[in-house]
Amino acid sequence: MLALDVRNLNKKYEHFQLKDVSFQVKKGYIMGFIGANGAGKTTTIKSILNLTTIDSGEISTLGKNFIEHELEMKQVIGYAFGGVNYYTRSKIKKVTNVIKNFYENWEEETYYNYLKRFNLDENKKIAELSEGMKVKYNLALALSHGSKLLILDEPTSGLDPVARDNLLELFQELVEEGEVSILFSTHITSDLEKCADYITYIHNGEIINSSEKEDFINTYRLLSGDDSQLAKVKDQLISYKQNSFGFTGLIHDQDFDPKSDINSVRPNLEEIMIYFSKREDMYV
Ligand SMILES: Nc1ncnc2c1ncn2[C@@H]1O[C@H](COP(=O)(O)OP(=O)(O)OP(=O)(O)O)[C@@H](O)[C@H]1O
Repeated sequence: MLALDVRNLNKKYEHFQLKDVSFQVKKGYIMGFIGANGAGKTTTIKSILNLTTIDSGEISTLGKNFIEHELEMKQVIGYAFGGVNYYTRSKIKKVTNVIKNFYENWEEETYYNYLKRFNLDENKKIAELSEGMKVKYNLALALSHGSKLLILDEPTSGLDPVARDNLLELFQELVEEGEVSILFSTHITSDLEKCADYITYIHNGEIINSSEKEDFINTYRLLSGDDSQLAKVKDQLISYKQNSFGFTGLIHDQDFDPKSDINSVRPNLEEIMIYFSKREDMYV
């Protein structure tokens, strides 16, 4: 079953548009949603959750059309955009007492376990929390009402490396049983290398690739060589950089001749993003 099915989503702002965005998240897996600043990650996530109107497209969550079953779906979807930034003069305790009333399946014990795990003191006021603590508090709320699908926008930004690593471990624990699925956006690609099963890459409002992580990386090759070798592959490269030693460039695996004498390695996610961004700089 699909936990999330986004089909042909279109949404236009004055200077930006999502163009036919489609991707799927399988039940029980972690999908990393990557893209540079302004690529359209937050707009896609807001569109999925009907927090902004879309021009066209269809969104299904946990097998049901989201808009037709919005209230029911919001009970079983945990979502978080960065940290909590409301009721800032109230204590955590008070804010939770308001929020938990929205959820039929609020799990008090789970919630207290997360407060403990995240080292959050419920007597602290929201305004007294660091940015990372606000993110953790938001996650504690999202995780405490029996969510089957977590949609998290940049959940790791603002967290220190240790807290990030702990959170990634928690994500893996959550999907282990196969009941919970996670979509999380980030531009910290190393987080995804650690824990995502699938990757969806958005660039300028368009999905460039959405596939299982290994397949995603295997779609590309990073080449390096001298100027005469560059001349042979230049037209096939997604983009390239030149320096005094020669060039490095990204190519689709299918466009690369494995018998060629050009040195080739598997790129990492960051390199893939960098060379796609460079493509615009080269051809505008
Ligand atoms: N309400 C809005 N009205 C007009 N344009 C908007 C609006 N919200 C976002 N945009 C534009 O849409 C584009 C995509 O923004 P979005 O926030 O979806 O990107 P993102 O991938 O989440 O970026 P980041 O990693 O920086 O958070 C940007 O150019 C932004 O300026």
